[in-house]
Amino acid sequence: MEHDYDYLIIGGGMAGDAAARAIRDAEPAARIGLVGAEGDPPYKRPPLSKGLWKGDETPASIDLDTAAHATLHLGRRVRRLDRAARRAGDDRGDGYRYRRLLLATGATPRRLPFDGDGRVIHFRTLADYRRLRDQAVAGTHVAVVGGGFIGSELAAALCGAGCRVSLVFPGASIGSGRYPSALAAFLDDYYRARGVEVLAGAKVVDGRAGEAGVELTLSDGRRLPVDTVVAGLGVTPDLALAEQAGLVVGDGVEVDAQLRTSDPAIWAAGDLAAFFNPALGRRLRVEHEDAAVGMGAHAGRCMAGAEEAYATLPYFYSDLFDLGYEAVGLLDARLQTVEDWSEPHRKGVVYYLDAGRVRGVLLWNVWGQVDAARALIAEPGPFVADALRGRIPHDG
Ligand SMILES: NC(=O)c1ccc[n+]([C@@H]2O[C@H](COP(=O)([O-])OP(=O)(O)OC[C@H]3O[C@@H](n4cnc5c(N)ncnc54)[C@H](O)[C@@H]3O)[C@@H](O)[C@H]2O)c1
Repeated sequence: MEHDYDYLIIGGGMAGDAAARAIRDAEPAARIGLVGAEGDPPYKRPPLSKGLWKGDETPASIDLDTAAHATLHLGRRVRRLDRAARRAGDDRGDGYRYRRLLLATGATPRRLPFDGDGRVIHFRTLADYRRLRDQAVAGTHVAVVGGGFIGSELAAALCGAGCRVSLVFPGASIGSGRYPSALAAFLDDYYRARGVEVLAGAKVVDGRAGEAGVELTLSDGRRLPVDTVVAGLGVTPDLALAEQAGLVVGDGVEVDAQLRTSDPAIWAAGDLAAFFNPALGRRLRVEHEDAAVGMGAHAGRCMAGAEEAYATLPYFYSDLFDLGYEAVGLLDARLQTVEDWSEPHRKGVVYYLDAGRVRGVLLWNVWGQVDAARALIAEPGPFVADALRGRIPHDG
């Protein structure tokens, strides 16, 4: 079947949804189509590793109701893009003509080199959440592989669901690489005190399914028999379509300030788009909800004729048991860090500096200071490390 749209959105994540809304606002009569690979309509992704486990959200409450703004074509992957004909073709033989196109295909989880007879869940989607929820009943022993965002959030969530949790990752500590080392070490202790077996410094290299579950082999030779395995090993941007279509691609699909790709009829937003951030002075690809929603909406407005420049700094947040934080800019522990604790590792601010400029701010159980952090990163400096302490108050 052939479809004809003014605006075609490829990708059914939060960026795609936000773009559909923005286009609908700007052009109420527009014909908008959205093709998504998942069977579920677009939904809020953060609750998959947070609110759905605490009962703050349900699968129904995270639905974004995108169908109110666009015609949805779900469970389909666009495989071919013919830029000259302005036509996309999906894996079920349908074709979509467009006037303007948004690429919002996101990213794909990295995979372990085995699948334990289909028992390993590489966690990314609502379908993955449903599978894990079915398997991770109270008392189940779950191996959580990866100590980044998904690993740290899911380990806490699964503990809350009454599971026995072993958290395995190659780094020195949970979130090392992002947090200063003392904070990362504090987190290891925090997780251990709540019953999580923290297995730092080890990769998972093999896994064999048995009758009862999966036996993992770690890089240090240890064996870990568990009932279920869930992995968060990072993601790689989904660039195949952009590459096939001959768009300019580096670390991601390269876009200009209006989020337009090297083809003037095609925009890109979300995990796969590499944009230049003026405050940080570099091209970035950001894999967080705030960027997906903000860039999706921005691209939608620009597709409908706006000429605004996208200059938003990365923002993200996380919940780890009863700890929580917000962060702005670059959280890279290789930068110089300045720690300012009012209560060590419970409440404080960490500043990340590079050549006298603030590049990132971690607001650890400090709320209401995101705008102050953004303003600080926009200041040219130079900053002296000690002068930063107290710069952002700990109580809003
Ligand atoms: N709060 C948030 O903003 C949030 C929450 C969840 C997910 N996300 C996003 O989802 C994406 C995926 O998250 P993620 O946690 O998978 O990525 P991540 O990059 O945060 O963490 C990847 C982890 O996997 C580990 N790892 C890699 N290979 C391994 C192996 N063989 N064995 C054991 N560990 C291994 C790494 O050392 C690291 O600890 C990211 O883009 C992230 O930004 C964000």
